[in-house]
Amino acid sequence: MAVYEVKHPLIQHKLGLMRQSELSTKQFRELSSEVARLLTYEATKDLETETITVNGWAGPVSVHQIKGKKITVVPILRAGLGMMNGVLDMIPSAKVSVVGLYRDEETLEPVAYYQKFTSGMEERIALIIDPMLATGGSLLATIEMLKKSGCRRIKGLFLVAVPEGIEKITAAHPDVEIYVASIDERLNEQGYILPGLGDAGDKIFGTK
Ligand SMILES: O=P(O)(O)OC[C@H]1O[C@H](OP(=O)(O)OP(=O)(O)O)[C@H](O)[C@@H]1O
Ligand SMILES: O=c1cc[nH]c(=O)[nH]1
Ligand SMILES: [Mg+2]
Repeated sequence: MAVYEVKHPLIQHKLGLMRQSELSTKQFRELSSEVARLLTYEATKDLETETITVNGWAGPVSVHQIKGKKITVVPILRAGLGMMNGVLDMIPSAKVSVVGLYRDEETLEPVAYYQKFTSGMEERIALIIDPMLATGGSLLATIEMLKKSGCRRIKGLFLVAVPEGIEKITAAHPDVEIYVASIDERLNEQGYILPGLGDAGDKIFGTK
């Protein structure tokens, strides 16, 4: 499985700002979107293009356009919505397929409560978005839902991950690509990433 920790200075700077405890909901939301935009740029670098001819100002001109498979963005509710505007800024025509999952606070197991996929999943590249990849349970459940729907090409975009979550996905789904702004150190006893960002859903939605 390909795991890309995207160490671009803009990403590192923005993620550094996100780690500050005093951020407002507005600031955290804006930074989530901005980092998501940059991760999307990186995660789409291998999309195939084809050459077409258009009418330019001085006559016909050859240009590139993205070929074939279309993209569906897959936010994992709730916190994944915090990255969606950034991704859609870059891929405005992408269809959105939503997965609703929350992590049981005691068992840390994902609990599924919603699924609504767009049509033609077999033909699409799925870009899963979620700020946190912790135990990996939520991502694993999402990948299984996507594969069941026929989706064959899956990438995941995360702000922060930990090695044990990444390893869980690597072992089960070596074909899935992961793009992450930072691979952090470890999980604490409650399953939160250290140093991490805290509870990303609460920060994006302003809940406690
Ligand atoms: O890798 P895991 O151990 O599964 O943890 C990661 C999940 O936990 C968070 O969601 P949460 O359950 O807090 O739901 P929320 O987005 O509704 O707040 C996060 O946004 C991921 O979806
Ligand atoms: O650190 C973590 C882990 C899971 N979910 C979060 O919101 N934060
Ligand atoms: Mg949460």
